[in-house]
Amino acid sequence: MKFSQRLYAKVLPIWNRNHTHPFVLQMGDGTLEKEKFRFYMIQDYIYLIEYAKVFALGAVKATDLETMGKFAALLHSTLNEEMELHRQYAKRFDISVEELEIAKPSPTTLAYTHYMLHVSQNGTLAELVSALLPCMWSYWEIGKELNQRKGASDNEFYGEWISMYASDEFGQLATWCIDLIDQLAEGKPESELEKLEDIFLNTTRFEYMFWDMAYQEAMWPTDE
Ligand SMILES: Cc1ncc(C[n+]2csc(CCO)c2C)c(N)n1
Repeated sequence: MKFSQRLYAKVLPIWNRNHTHPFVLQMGDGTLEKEKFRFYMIQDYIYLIEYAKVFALGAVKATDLETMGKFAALLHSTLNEEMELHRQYAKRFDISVEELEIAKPSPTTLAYTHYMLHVSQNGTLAELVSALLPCMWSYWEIGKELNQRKGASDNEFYGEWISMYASDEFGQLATWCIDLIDQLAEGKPESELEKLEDIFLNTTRFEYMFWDMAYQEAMWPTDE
């Protein structure tokens, strides 16, 4: 069994919960309140800035030029394609550039990004890839699932989001990451594989928490 199949089996119950989370379901049928999506977009913009740094660290830790180039390309596409979609969405949802720039991370955004950066800075390349993979893989799964629902990808608000993550282009990125973890896991002792599995499980949990945080619009418990 490929290591990625073992990871998939480990987190499948959480991924099933992602697919039935009200935030995801309501994006699919177009009933999601705009205010909730607005909250998500702002937090996700902060998330992407930190996530892009994980790709930069991937380029630092890569041991061959091809992998290094791929991480550099991913860094570029996050800053210029994925964040561009967010900037376009922000305009449509009346979020000013200033609002995006001064936004502060929620507890979940802060915990998730700090955990990913901690693993990426202190761990091996395999650990870094285990931390970033749920982000790519779970979004691809959600994109494909929502794209099958009638009319979902034509929705005037959430359609572009769905089309982007369901696209073949995005699928190729996710597949590249899945193949990379399989390569990096090859020949590793069971103790190291368990560590990779734990990291993958933790960022999978954070992905679920991110949907929940957005649905609840959960910020810090006090205003100070
Ligand atoms: C919380 C959260 N998790 C995953 C993604 C998806 N995503 C973030 S960076 C990246 C790689 C390619 O740019 C992908 C797929 C997101 N936007 N927000």
